[in-house]
Amino acid sequence: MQDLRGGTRRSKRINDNQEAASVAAAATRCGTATRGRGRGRRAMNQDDNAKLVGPGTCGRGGRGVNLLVSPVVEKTVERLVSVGEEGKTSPLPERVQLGNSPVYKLDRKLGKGGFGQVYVGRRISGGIGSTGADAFEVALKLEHQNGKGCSSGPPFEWQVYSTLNGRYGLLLAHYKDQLGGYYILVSFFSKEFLIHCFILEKNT
Ligand SMILES: Nc1ncnc2c1ncn2[C@@H]1O[C@H](COP(=O)(O)OP(=O)(O)OP(=O)(O)O)[C@@H](O)[C@H]1O
Repeated sequence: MQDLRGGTRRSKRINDNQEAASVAAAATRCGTATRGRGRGRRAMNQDDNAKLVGPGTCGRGGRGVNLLVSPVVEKTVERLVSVGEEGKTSPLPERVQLGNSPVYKLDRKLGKGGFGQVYVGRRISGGIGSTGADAFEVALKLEHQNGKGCSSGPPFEWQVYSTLNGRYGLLLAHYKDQLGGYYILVSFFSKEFLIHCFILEKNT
């Protein structure tokens, strides 16, 4: 029992829970292999990826199992390019440039509303200033073209911005356009807005 847990822990170290389950199951089936730490038994070579571990792994008397040791896949980059949350299959664009706007890279997610998702857009090229559309961080609101708010064209919110943009109380919209299956609105990234939303959420 002691070593059964040890085996699972070893497998967790290579970051594969499924594999951990199969290793644990295999070890349980093998019986004797679970006792002792390798005395008289061949150790599993974890570096040898995609190798069939044949008879002998389970120790003396064990019949052995054909256990596929699959390669360890490292998750290195943050997975921003995800599938649209409403079950649509358009991946979110990694970079956004609308018209002659600067190029923004999708960064962390700020939130999700009734119709779309909002991300921080980090300016990676274009733009000479550091305010307005040239700010280093903007808010990018993405609504899928097949989403519920876009059945008859661009989101209604866009009309509001067209009419009232710049009025007191409205976040300043810089650009809006379609890209990669999404309606995208580039607007002022407001940290105060985030705090406001947080307080509202706490009090409701
Ligand atoms: N400009 C912004 N700056 C900072 N955070 C924002 C900004 N816009 C949206 N957010 C964050 O993203 C969340 C979702 O915004 P969103 O506009 O999609 O929600 P909403 O107000 O419910 O709109 P809708 O129902 O029209 O989709 C907000 O609750 C807020 O936390």
